[in-house]
Amino acid sequence: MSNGPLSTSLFALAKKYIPGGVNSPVRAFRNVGGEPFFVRRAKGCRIWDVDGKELIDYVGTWGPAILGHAPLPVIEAIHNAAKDGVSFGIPNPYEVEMAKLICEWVPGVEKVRMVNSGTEATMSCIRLARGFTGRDRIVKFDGCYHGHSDGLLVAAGSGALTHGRPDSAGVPAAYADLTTVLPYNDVAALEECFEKMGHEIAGVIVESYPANAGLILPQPGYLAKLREITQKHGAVLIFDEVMTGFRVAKGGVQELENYSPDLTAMGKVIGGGMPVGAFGGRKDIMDMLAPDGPVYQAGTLSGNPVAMAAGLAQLREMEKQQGWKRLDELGAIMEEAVLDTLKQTGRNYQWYRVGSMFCLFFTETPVRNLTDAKTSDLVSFRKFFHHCLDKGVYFAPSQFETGFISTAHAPEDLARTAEVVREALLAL
Ligand SMILES: Cc1ncc(COP(=O)(O)O)c(C=O)c1O
Ligand SMILES: N[C@H](C=O)CCC(=O)O
Repeated sequence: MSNGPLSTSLFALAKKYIPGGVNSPVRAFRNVGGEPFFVRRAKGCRIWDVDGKELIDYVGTWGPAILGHAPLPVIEAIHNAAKDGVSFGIPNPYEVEMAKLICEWVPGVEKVRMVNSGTEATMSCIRLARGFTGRDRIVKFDGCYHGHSDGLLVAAGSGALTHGRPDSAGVPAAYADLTTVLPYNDVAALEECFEKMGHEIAGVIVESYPANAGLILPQPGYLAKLREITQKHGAVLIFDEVMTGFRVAKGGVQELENYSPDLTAMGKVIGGGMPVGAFGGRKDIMDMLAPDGPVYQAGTLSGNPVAMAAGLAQLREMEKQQGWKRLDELGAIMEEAVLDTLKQTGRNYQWYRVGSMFCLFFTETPVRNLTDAKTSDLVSFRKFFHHCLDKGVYFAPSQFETGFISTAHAPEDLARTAEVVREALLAL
């Protein structure tokens, strides 16, 4: 799509003052070509760009907008909280309510601390795992993205993968060397790694359902194996539920799959669109944190009252609406339409979905890990993306991201989307 004049001039100005013109690389459209559009307004499942173009949105601010954009209960909660002050730097009642809710909803969390982003949440889990075990080595999986802290920007997914920089410059080799990368869904590789260096491993961090290289689901028994092997070797198992937490189920993947990790990183949905993150887990590990224990972690704006009020309103509204059931129904409607379209268009592309999260890989190879995901035909994806955008449907501007449905997507929106997807596939 060629953008309207306002987006075009804003991007020209942005590039002058902001590196690459964006505040997060995934927004730059580099992988699909063209330029990002600028958003004026978003409501429900729709966004409007500054030139007045209307789009059905499946990015949902990269996950947080589970009720759609600007849901009334969240907006009212933000107004009400802000009237009493936007930050105190002293404990406030909202953060206690949020902590209690998280501990009640997420099976593996007995105590929790709030932070301001998913990056801070995973970074703090790693420090805590190291402090608790007295070991240094971390294991992560190829294509999993855990934010942009140094030791986790190794073989990373999301924008790092999209832009061909899975290992970032600026990370000291001595530090990156403490991160061991394994292929996801490969039990033999996991066993070999623990056999060789189990005594050195502080923790294993995994996106509970990897969703930053497209959406990849665990093979039966894989999460059980992770739980068993970490327990056996005294390593801390960290589920990164920044994306899946409170989205695939009230209690995240750990509720769906019935495996509790030792620590959980959270974010996105719990902030109702405000900047937020959280990490929590076993009481004995969490009690290692300052001021009770020796592992330091802090934040000027952590537990911010406006962010807490927004997140609480969003979570309560989801519970009131039985939102997770609705999202699964909407996801099933979309799935049926896409599978039907693939059949009609003779494409054997790989479709994966869990509840409201989905990905269509432009490959005929089943996707179980990053190597499989990389067999995707990126040229066709790029054409598909732009066709959909032209016709008013916005998917993430990269094959290596996941789509999100919100409770504000009506069946008619999904039907219109299916029509556009069919046209786009036929036009390839
Ligand atoms: C699974 C996962 N972990 C961590 C992060 C980092 O979160 P944030 O962008 O809020 O720092 C993200 C998203 O960016 C994510 O998808
Ligand atoms: N895939 C990322 C998070 O889930 C995209 C968000 C970002 O990095 O801006």
